[in-house]
Amino acid sequence: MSEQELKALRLRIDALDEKVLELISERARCAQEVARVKMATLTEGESPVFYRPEREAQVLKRVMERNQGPLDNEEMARLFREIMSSCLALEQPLKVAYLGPEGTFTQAAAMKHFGHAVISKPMAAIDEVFREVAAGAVNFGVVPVENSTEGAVNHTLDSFLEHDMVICGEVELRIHHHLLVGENTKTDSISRIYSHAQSLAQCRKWLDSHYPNVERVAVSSNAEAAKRVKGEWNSAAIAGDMAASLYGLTRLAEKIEDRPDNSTRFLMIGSQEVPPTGDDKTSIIVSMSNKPGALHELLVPFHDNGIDLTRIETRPSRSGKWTYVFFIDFVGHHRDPLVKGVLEKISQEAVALKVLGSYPKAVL
Ligand SMILES: O=C(O)C(=O)C[C@]1(C(=O)O)C=C[C@@H](O)C=C1
Repeated sequence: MSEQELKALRLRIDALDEKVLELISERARCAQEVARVKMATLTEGESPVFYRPEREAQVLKRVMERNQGPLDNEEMARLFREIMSSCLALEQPLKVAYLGPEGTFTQAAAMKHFGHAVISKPMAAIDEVFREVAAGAVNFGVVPVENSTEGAVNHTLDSFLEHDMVICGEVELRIHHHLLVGENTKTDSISRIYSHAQSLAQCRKWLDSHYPNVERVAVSSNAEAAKRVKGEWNSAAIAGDMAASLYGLTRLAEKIEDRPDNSTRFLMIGSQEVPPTGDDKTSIIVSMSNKPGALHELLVPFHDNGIDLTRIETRPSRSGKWTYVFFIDFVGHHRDPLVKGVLEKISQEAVALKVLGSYPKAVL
C-alpha cells in the first residue's frame, strides 16, 4: 500500500470519527431528555427509574440483528453496551456492588452487564453483596450463581433464603484460568498454588498432571490469590485476565481449565421489577411438603404447559431437619398468562413459593 493510499484512508477515518462523535453526543443528549421526561412524569411519591434492563436488552438485540459486519455481533453489542452505560451515567450514575476484591470474574461480569460507566464497589463475601443491596447503599449487586463445571454456588442460593431480593438480570462469562507468577517467582521451585476452591476444582486434572506434588491452597478469591503471589518467590496463582493485569503477573500457562467451555452464570440483584421483553427467564424458590411424589407434583404443571425448565437445584431449607427448597429457573415472565397459571397451580401444592424475579435472557 502506498503512503498516498494510507493518507487518504486516514482522512476518511477522521471524517467518519467526527460523524460518530456527533452521533454519540446526540444520543447522549437524547438520554438526558429521557431523564427529564422520566422526572416530569412522576406521580406523587414515585421515584424515577432510570436504569431499564428490558429496554437495554431490546437495544442490544436490535444492534445484533441489524449488524452486517465486518465486526461480529458480540463485538458490536459490546460497543453499544458501553455507549448506553455512559448515557445512563448522565441520567443517574449506577452504584454496583460485586464479589471482590478487584480483579475477580464477578467484576468482569458486572462490567459485561452494566458497562464501565458504573461506580463499582468490591465486597468481601457474597452475603455482603446481598446486605449492601438490602441496605440501599448500592442500586444493584452482582453474584455468581452457577458454574458449568462445578455446579451451584451454594452461598448465593442460601443468601436468597435470607434476603428479600429481586433478580433483574443474568450474564454468562467464559472462564479462562491461567497459572500466574510474579517477577520474583522461581518458576522451577513452585511449592504452593493459590486460588479459589472452585477454580482449583475447575483445573484439577491439569494440576494433577503438571503439578501433582504442589500444595493447593484455597483462598477467598482468585484476585486474592494473585495478590498473595506478588510478594512470594515460591508460589503461583490460578486466576483470570483481570487479576493478571491488575497485579502485573506473568502467565506461565494459559487456559488451564479442564473443560474448554467452562462458564459461570452471574445474577444481578436489586429491588426493581423488570417488565417483560418477550424473551425472559424467571427464577423461583419453592418448598414442598416432605411427602412422596412432591417433586413430581411440582414439575408436572411446567411439563403440561410446555414451559422450558432451565435449571433446578435443591438446598436444605434451614427451617427443619431434612427439609428442602427447590430453586427453579424457567423460560418466560411471571406476568405471562401461561406462567401465571403454572405458578397458581404450584402455590396450591407448595408450602411456600417465592418469585425471585423475571428478567431478560442474557444478550451478551
Ligand atoms: O430508554 C430509556 O429509558 C433510557 O433511559 C435510555 C437508555 C439508553 O441509553 O438507550 C439508557 C439507560 C436505560 O437503562 C435504558 C436505555
